[in-house]
Amino acid sequence: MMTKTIGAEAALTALKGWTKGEGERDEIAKTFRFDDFKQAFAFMTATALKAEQMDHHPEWSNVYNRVEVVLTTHDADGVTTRDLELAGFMDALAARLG
Ligand SMILES: C[C@H](O)[C@H](O)[C@H]1CNC2=NC(N)=NC(=O)C2=N1
Repeated sequence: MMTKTIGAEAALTALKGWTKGEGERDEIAKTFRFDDFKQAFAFMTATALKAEQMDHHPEWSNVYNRVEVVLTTHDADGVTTRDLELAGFMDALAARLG
């Protein structure tokens, strides 16, 4: 699918629970909370496989049951449809795991 730069504001209108990232860049962010570390890591494992498939990777950190995620497209210096796709995947996966 052709990647289109849409910007964080537009992406946020199509997503639930995401916010503009706190960094200087055009980015979106979300903190996912799970029951325990195993669920959080299962979420990261499945997302990692999707990221590899898409060749589009999150910037993220994990503390126990929490996964903090920032999405932006480095090659486009901003939020693109690839970030929207990966965010949607993560939301659907978290809902299934939750
Ligand atoms: C060489 C490799 O295809 C590129 O660096 C890919 C890898 N993953 C990526 N992930 C993200 N978030 N943005 C990119 O621009 C990007 N580019």
